[in-house]
Amino acid sequence: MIIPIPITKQEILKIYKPVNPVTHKGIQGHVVIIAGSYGKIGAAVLSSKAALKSGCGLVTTFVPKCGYEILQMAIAEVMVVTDANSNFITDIQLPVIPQSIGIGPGLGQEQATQKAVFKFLENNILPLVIDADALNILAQNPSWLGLLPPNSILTPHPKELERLIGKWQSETEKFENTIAFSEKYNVIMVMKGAPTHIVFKNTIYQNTTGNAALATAGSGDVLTGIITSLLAQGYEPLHAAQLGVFLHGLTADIALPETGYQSFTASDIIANLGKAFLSLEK
Ligand SMILES: NC(=O)C1=CN([C@@H]2O[C@H](COP(=O)(O)OP(=O)(O)OC[C@H]3O[C@@H](n4cnc5c(N)ncnc54)[C@H](OP(=O)(O)O)[C@@H]3O)[C@@H](O)[C@H]2O)[C@@H](O)CC1
Ligand SMILES: Nc1ncnc2c1ncn2[C@@H]1O[C@H](COP(=O)(O)OP(=O)(O)O)[C@@H](O)[C@H]1O
Ligand SMILES: [Mg+2]
Repeated sequence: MIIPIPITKQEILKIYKPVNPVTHKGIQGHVVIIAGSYGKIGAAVLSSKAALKSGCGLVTTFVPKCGYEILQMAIAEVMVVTDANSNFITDIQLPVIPQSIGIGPGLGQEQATQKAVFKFLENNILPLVIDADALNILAQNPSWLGLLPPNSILTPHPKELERLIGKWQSETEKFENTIAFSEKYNVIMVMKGAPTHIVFKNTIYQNTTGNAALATAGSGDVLTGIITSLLAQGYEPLHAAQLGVFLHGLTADIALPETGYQSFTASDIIANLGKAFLSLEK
């Protein structure tokens, strides 16, 4: 069994880049979030807001038509582009060229959405974060994994991981199979859990922040937004994944004395991102 390397504050401070005083929104990075379906537009809202609150300059969110007003009303700062279809995504046409794309939260797995994901992957060369239903769609169509740009970041929870790599008999086997998967497809695996591990080539990193307050709807959707935002700001993919999971967990550690485990929600992750970033400035 390979011993994981802890993702500590000391390591994170080596990665963290303070914001340049003369930057502007045009160079802070443009994120595209492709997410949502009828009843799960909240996932697109959470990812998009988390991206904005993690330092990128612009966010454009691509949703089915039913998400248009919800997003425009929920987040004034986000630009919204819609699919031709009402309740789920069928054809991903982006009017902008962003620095990174997060795809999957709340997407659903309709046949037309699967085809749209295939067409998107066939043409895409931009850095990607792949989560939730985009992972489930890849698990159903493993030959499409070859279309991912090198060092794409995949963020499965344990069930999504199992759909991708198959069942495991032991923790050792889980890590061995995840390393083999990461090497085969040249991707970074963020194995979400308690704690979260990151697998990059044959190295395993273990996050040191976070607590059970994160066991709440939408907390993974928020992580997708955070990591996609860091990627857009020029962090290399492994660093975006490491800093992303560290900050995400830190918000729960910061909020816990006020919210307790029970009343912490995914929105509290977003609300505490500022304090998490500030703790890196000290
Ligand atoms: N507001 C919105 O719009 C929201 C929208 N959302 C969107 O919904 C879609 C479906 O996503 P999903 O993750 O809920 O469903 P799914 O992939 O079947 O996994 C569930 C099963 O996985 C397991 N499992 C999960 N975590 C585990 C762990 N830590 N440790 C161990 N097991 C774990 C567990 O399996 P069990 O243990 O029950 O066998 C559980 O039953 C997706 O698009 C997502 O983005 C959500 O984000 C919510 C907010
Ligand atoms: N007990 C726990 N301790 C630490 N982190 C947790 C715990 N439970 C869940 N998390 C974190 O919360 C997030 C859950 O992601 P996910 O299952 O995709 O949620 P959702 O799909 O509802 O957004 C992951 O980042 C995971 O590591
Ligand atoms: Mg999820």
